[in-house]
Amino acid sequence: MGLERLIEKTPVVGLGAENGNFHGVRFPRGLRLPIIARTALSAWHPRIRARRPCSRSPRPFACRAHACDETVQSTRCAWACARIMGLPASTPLPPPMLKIDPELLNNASMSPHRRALEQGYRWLRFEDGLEKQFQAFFTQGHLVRVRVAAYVSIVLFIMFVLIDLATLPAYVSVRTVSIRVTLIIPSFIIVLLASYRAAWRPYLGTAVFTAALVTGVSTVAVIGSALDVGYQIPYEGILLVALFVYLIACLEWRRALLANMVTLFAFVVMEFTLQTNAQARLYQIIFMCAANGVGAYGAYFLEHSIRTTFLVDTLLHELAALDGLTGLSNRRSLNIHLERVWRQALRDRQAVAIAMIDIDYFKRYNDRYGHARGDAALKAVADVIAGLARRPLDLTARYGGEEFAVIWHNPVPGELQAMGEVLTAAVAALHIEHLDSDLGRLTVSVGVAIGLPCAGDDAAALLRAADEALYQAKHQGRNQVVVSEPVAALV
Ligand SMILES: Nc1nc2c(ncn2[C@@H]2O[C@H](COP(=O)(O)OP(=O)(O)OP(=O)(O)O)[C@@H](O)[C@H]2O)c(=O)[nH]1
Repeated sequence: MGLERLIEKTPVVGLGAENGNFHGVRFPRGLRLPIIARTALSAWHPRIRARRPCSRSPRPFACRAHACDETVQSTRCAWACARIMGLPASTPLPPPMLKIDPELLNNASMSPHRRALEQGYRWLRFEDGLEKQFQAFFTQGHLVRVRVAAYVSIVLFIMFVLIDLATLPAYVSVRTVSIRVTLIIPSFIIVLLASYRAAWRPYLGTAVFTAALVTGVSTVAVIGSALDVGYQIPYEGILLVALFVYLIACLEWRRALLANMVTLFAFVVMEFTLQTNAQARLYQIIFMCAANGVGAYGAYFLEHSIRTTFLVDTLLHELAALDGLTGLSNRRSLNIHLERVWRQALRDRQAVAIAMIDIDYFKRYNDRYGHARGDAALKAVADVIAGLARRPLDLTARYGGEEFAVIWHNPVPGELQAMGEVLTAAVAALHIEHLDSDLGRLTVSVGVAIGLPCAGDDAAALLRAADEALYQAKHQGRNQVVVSEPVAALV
């Protein structure tokens, strides 16, 4: 079949289709074409060239391709087609090489992590808050590798010093050795110190960057200082330094690129100033540029994968620990956290309190207003409850259905009733209409239990006590707080 016929036979499904097809053109199933060919076909398609508006999306290329099983390619293609056809491309470029399971994205709540995965990070940069988190993840994750790289560098440069002393004439080695000993080796010692001292840790990235810069420029100085006295020493060391900085030093790509570009610039200047052999100069500069190209390419993909791992890791953690509707912790996380807080409180001889919260007459609410509004009400109540956890060891969770729980670590026993009442008042103040409830609006009942953990006790007794208090609050007429008797010795 000729190309024209193939193009004619491929049906148009609308620009920016959201229905699982390739943007612009539905390609025959199983037809595997490189992205460039798909882009070209999409752009050539007569009906696309006629700029027919999409039947589903009011703006061509405006839709997200999250439902598409070719998310990455199709969005990229939409972008490329838009460029070819002079249309605005409203879909940002997604990550260029790693395909993320759409299931994972669809199930995760909308967060900066999910947004970054959907929109991509071609320039290896996230939005501000997320970038900070990533930096912490990157530094922590590479601590051991940075240390190993620093140790290896120190050993290597001591070895180079010995080789210089053994093989170079004294008038050359005095220059090369002094550069290596006074500049390069100390810069790696500083990296080692920064990796070991907690107070210096925030500056570890800067220390590695400085060491990379110092090593690169100093190595150029080593070669130049030898050339200056008419002695040609192997220049391959500078290639090794470039690749080391890109791939082993655990530097972010941008910083590695910057350090190497400065080094490359210094190298080119040195070659034009001191190298008298024009052919050697040409080869050395070409090899240096090639090493930078290879290193920068490898380092880019390495960092891109690390960024993807960071995002996917966080999303998976979120999916396992959080409730999808409300964003509060799920019951599993609550149980794990309760055990932890209980052990901590046992060690510190401090109290733990649990509040169980249940929306009143929620079945009737669902029956009257529908499940969708029920979900929205659950979310609104959850947002109020989320404000109840103020200390690091406090936790708010969706216990199940329309029931929530709060863990308070070391609360003041006399304030529990008031804390519960603040919550009931805040939910009532949401003014969510509930005509089948006594107050005409949505309310909650709260049961609170407090206990001082004793050896042999378990946290389940506290949960049961809070549940009984909640039952009592319901029994007494709802929209109220009942604080139970302390489970063990009261604080
Ligand atoms: N919309 C929505 N409803 C839910 C969800 N989970 C549980 N429910 C509903 O919550 C209701 C709970 O009803 P019940 O346990 O009978 O309690 P209730 O009607 O609140 O009555 P009381 O607790 O005695 O005041 C049920 O109708 C469930 O279908 C959810 O995720 N979304």
